[in-house]
Amino acid sequence: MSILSLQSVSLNFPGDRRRQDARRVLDNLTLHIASDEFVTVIGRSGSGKTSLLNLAAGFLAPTEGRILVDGKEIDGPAADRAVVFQDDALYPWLNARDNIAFPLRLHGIAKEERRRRADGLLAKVGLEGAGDRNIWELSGGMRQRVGIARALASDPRFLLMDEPLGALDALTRTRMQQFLLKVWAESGTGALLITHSIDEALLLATRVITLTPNPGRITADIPLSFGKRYLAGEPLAEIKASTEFKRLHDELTSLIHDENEEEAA
Ligand SMILES: Nc1ncnc2c1ncn2[C@@H]1O[C@H](COP(=O)(O)OP(=O)(O)OP(=O)(O)O)[C@@H](O)[C@H]1O
Repeated sequence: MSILSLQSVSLNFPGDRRRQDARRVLDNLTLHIASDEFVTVIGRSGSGKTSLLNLAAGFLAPTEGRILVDGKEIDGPAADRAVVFQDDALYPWLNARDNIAFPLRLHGIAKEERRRRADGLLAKVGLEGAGDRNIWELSGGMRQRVGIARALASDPRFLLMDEPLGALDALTRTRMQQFLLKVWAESGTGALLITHSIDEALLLATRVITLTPNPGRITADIPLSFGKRYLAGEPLAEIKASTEFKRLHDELTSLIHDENEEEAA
């Protein structure tokens, strides 16, 4: 079991150079994510969700506070934290298999072994047989699967995902949610997922976190079990119609759409 920890983390972005002020985007965030958790983050646009993910990935350094993996402070991006973006960011000049094998190449793994592992990952994401296909021949959902397989190739402890399903149509998105849950359950990799969809945040997570802006602060941290029920085969419609789901949906809606805040923003 691994733990990704943000301890009293704040982030400022430089403001107007003439006024020499700085803008506080995240304020005093403390968050611990274990590698058996699926944590979703929701919040209004500008509440700092992507900044939070960029900090966890090591793309940004905190202004204050510390970020640790298993007690060791991170000093930038590393293979233990893989990132998946909304834009799949695949290499169009490589086929599906070679996209997945790319990080393995960086790790100095021999060609045959790379191919074997990439084919295993293709099977894991339900794309066996698609290894030779060009990226532009794949649908949006398939491309995101290749992106997730590529992220899993370096055997990360945490999968950090910024709206990975945001560009997909509703039906594909629902299928991909189920797929993501399965991959997470089978891989033993901790997940941190940013989403604008309250339904998605509730369905996938073992914990949902809400961020409110100006500056971004954690306002709720709620344990959930809808994903487990979904994985166990309970129909989606039944889960969404349950009193508990509706109650939490309303609670999260009011948390992230605070009228007073809307005026202040
Ligand atoms: N590089 C940067 N320099 C200055 N300000 C930035 C920078 N990146 C983000 N910001 C500001 O920080 C705040 C938080 O941005 P962030 O992208 O983290 O929010 P978000 O919740 O992910 O938003 P969205 O839901 O729209 O993607 C915003 O006000 C944004 O304008």
